[in-house]
Amino acid sequence: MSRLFRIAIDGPAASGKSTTAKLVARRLNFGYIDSGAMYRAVTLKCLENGIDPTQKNNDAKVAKLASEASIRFPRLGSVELDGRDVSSLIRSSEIVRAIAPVAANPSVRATLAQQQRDLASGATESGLSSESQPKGVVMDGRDIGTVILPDAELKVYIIADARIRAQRRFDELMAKQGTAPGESVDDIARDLAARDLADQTRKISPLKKAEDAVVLDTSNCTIEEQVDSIERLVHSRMGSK
Ligand SMILES: Nc1ncnc2c1ncn2[C@@H]1O[C@H](COP(=O)(O)OP(=O)(O)O)[C@@H](O)[C@H]1O
Ligand SMILES: Nc1ccn([C@H]2C[C@H](O)[C@@H](COP(=O)(O)OP(=O)(O)O)O2)c(=O)n1
Repeated sequence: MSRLFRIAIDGPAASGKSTTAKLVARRLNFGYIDSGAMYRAVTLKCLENGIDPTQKNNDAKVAKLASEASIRFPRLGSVELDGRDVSSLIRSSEIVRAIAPVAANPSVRATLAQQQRDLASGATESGLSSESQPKGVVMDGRDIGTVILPDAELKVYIIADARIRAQRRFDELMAKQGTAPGESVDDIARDLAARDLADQTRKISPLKKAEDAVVLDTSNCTIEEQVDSIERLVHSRMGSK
């Protein structure tokens, strides 16, 4: 089997990674692996089993649940935990509040890193969301270009102004719920800032730009423009291989 073309997309919360990654995958018929969804799914599994990851003495229990979790991406943008579709459940604010210690747990990271590399190499074919055998994969997260796929064919680091990111998340919640969310744009901005800080300062696999990543600032871009930029980069790198 020839090696897949791997696109690593990293960046802070709500910068546009998953929206862009999903659309790039659809256009190029690549698989899409949402690594953040894997951390969210493990957090959900903990909460559903009565284990609060924010309690320090629960680290070993969190690691055990992560090792027992079966996480799959059966279709583009959908996530299954232990055979059940959890695509919506993992987006709640309860998950966001409990996720930092899950993401900072070295055993959890080791478990998910192995699964992410297997998915990106095509070793776990059922996990890829592209319909026919894909030529490549897009994976987004925080440490994809730096730790998970350090030799990815293309690395993109997506950023956007903090206020714009908070407004976009607010609009997204409003569209989903059909009414203004319980949180204001300011509340969301605070949550994003706290999560970025936790992601950038944790000891293991912190969020940072890989030296060879292309920076894409989406503050003043349309979604279409973001996707076009990445598609152009893929074509130029595929052509020059
Ligand atoms: N260029 C853009 N213009 C407007 N909204 C955008 C743009 N890029 C992304 N969004 C919206 O911003 C929100 C956050 O994007 P998302 O892809 O979920 O970010 P991330 O995966 O980085 O957390 C989503 O509602 C998405 O539709
Ligand atoms: N590769 C990754 C992906 C996500 N994480 C952690 C850190 C993030 O705050 C959470 C949630 O990630 P996700 O990409 O779903 O979050 P946002 O869509 O940006 O709100 O998971 C991580 O530590 N490493």
